[in-house]
Amino acid sequence: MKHSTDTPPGPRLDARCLLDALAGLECAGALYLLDEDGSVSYWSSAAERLTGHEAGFATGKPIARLLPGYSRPAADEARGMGEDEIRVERADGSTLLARRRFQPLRDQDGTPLGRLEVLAAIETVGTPLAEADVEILHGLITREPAMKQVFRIVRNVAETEATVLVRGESGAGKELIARAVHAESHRAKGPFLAVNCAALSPSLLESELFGHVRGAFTGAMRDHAGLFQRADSGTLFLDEVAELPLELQAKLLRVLQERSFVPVGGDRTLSVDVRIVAATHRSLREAVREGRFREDLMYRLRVVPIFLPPLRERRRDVGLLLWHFIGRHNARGLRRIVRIDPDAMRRLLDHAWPGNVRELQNVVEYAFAVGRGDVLALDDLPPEFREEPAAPRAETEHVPDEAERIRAALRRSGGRIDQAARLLNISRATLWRKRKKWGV
Ligand SMILES: Nc1ncnc2c1ncn2[C@@H]1O[C@H](COP(=O)(O)OP(=O)(O)OP(=O)(O)O)[C@@H](O)[C@H]1O
Repeated sequence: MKHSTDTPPGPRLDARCLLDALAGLECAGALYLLDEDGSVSYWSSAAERLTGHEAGFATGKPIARLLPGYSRPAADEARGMGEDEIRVERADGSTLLARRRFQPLRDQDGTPLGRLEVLAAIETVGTPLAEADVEILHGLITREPAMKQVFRIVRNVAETEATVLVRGESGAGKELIARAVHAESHRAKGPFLAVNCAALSPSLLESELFGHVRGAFTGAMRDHAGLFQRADSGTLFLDEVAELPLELQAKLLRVLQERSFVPVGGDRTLSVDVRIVAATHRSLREAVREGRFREDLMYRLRVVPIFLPPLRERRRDVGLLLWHFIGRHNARGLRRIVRIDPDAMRRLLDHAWPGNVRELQNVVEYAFAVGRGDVLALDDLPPEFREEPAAPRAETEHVPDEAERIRAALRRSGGRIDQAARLLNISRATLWRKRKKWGV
């Protein structure tokens, strides 16, 4: 075949094509390219498999953020070709010990352009559970600095008698925090009792909290000791305190101020020694503004406010908690998961987790119920992880949409409409309407 002289036949290969071919030849390792500033500019499929991060996600990210634990080759070595060992964290939170070969890249004038690196696994050092940066506090587990700060506050405040208000989304661990405050305090040997202020009618809640005397109302056949009395010398956890009816708020304020109250229908004041830990998923300040909550009570309750970050803002905890719950199920022996498929892991990391840790716990339970084998695969995840387009990345402050919230509530309630509506704080009829609207 004859070529025209003014358009010489150059190779029809572009740089990516070449890189893919080169990466394919690097069968013993995972190849990637970094810019001068350490951001990923090329990520091979072997790098995807080794680290669990897909190319689309990895490209453009600083490698040190993508792979926690990553360090640059030592300065003098980095000028030439070299080899060392690094320990980095994979997408599922497990730690990888790898041999790294590196080669600086320069243009024809010798200006540095970046670095080519190839990783070969020496071993996966197990799940994140054994890592040194994991902290555990009475059943709560984390490796995120924001949560560690919460743990510190819990330990410190537990030594005092201060009233604690925990703010956080549903399933984020508010009750566990309350239990931790109790367990760390000198009251640990006393009772820990909990009540959900949104779950009972005002009159039932009043007699549940403060008790009643015989004959206080129809059906009050005998004296009934309320939670305050039964929690004497211990801790009382008031969940969803923002829902406390106004008429009971005055009574609660009195207990907080005077440590005493009168049971329903009674005429005797009872004194108690109870520490209150309250929780709310929404702002008490807003409830005050709306006239639904007493301002004086808000100040009494939030002496020490603790803000529990939602799971989507603690990405490193996703892998950790996954392995934590997988470990519990593995111990039961029906299925033993030892690896998480990278595709499944990406969906899990992309998820906005409107139901927080409780939702993640349910996802693991689902995987153990429907899947088999030692790899947690995409097919083992609930349908919404497989069918829906991936939600936007959590880093960009994602607010879960309504359909997602409804799905999570239905999952949590095992499909029970009444319970799901309660979780969402809407009526049954509204839930039906919204399900129709969103096709849930
Ligand atoms: N950091 C954590 N480590 C381990 N388990 C956790 C953690 N956070 C929450 N959990 C688990 O997640 C589930 C939900 O936690 P919890 O009941 O404390 O949440 P909550 O915020 O009180 O939820 P709600 O507002 O719906 O009552 C529990 O089974 C709890 O054991």
